[in-house]
Amino acid sequence: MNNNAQTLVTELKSTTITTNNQLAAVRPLPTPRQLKQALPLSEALQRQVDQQRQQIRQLLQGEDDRLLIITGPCSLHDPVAVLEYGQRLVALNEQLSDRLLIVMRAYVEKPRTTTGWKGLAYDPDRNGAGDIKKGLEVSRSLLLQLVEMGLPLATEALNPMTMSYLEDLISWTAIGARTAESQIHREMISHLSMPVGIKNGTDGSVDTAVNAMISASRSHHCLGTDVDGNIAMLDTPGNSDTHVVLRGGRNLTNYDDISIQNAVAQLDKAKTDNQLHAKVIVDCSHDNAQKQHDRQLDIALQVVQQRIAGNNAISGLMIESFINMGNQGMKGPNNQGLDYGVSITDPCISWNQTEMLLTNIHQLLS
Ligand SMILES: O=C[C@H](O)[C@H](O)COP(=O)(O)O
Ligand SMILES: C=C(OP(=O)(O)O)C(=O)O
Repeated sequence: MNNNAQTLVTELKSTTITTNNQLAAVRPLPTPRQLKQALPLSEALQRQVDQQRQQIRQLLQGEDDRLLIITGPCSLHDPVAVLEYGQRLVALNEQLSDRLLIVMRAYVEKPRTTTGWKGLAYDPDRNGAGDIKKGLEVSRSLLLQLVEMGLPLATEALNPMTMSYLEDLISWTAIGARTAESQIHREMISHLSMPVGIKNGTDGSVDTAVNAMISASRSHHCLGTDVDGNIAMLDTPGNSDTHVVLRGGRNLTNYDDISIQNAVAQLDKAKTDNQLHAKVIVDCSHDNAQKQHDRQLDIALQVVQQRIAGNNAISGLMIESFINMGNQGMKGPNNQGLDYGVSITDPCISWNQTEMLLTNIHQLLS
């Protein structure tokens, strides 16, 4: 053995091998390419998604004066109820699409404050088994069916790897309050092909979102995976089609006119050195609604009044809405014991409330 090899052996022997925190199981997944091939998006539907992304970009650029409405359940759990909601939204959109650009919330990943159900992609049977393979299949299949109905879809990009299985189906992406400060998420936004809304931080900080917009607008060299699941070096193009989503913060709301004007002023300042849209959308739920779903109705109408009064930086609203109002605790697998069309995460307004609210907003904007 030569000296170099001897040194290496000595170093290896002295390395402490950590044996705790070992993985309980490593289960293989199909690659993004394999799942996309099994559940393909046709060329016609790819064109549809491209057009829908472009419509949202034009709205952010001020070339389309409609109001963006992102509405749907807090999380997708029961495909039957989700498809029913989607059908109702398609019908409503036919009446309102001249003034509203309606996008359906289709969230399959949930960020948790501590623990809890992490969404359809992670635990489709809601039994803690964490069958992510099934979760990704069920999620892609469900999103595909919604796209086939003609709906533009919104989701939260939580894990960049999950996104690589689903991104082709999505027209608008959110970066959540818990991850807006993460460099990995900013790198991811910089190579996503759709407009991205970035939430203010959970403490209410708008800076977090503005900094994320600046970072994501630039090109990055970062680690990622290719479509075959290989770890790769990525050189990203940068994404300037981003905007702030105001969602309130711990013990504070930020949908009033002063808060919105302050956020827009921050964006205007950042815009001088960066190519950014000084546009905001208001999340009527989360800390703005303090987990009281009915508050969303009043918040939405107040924000629309601000826009009518001349604040054109307000580009849209996010609403948590499902078939029936409120939310419910988790019960057994396969929806047994669960009330139909009721959220199992944050509380939502009902379909009837949603229909009335969007019809009112449409009238106010006509
Ligand atoms: O949107 C949903 C929730 O607000 C988010 O996932 C955090 O939920 P939690 O605080 O119940 O974990
Ligand atoms: C988790 C969400 O929002 P936030 O990041 O604002 O808490 C959400 O919109 O589902």
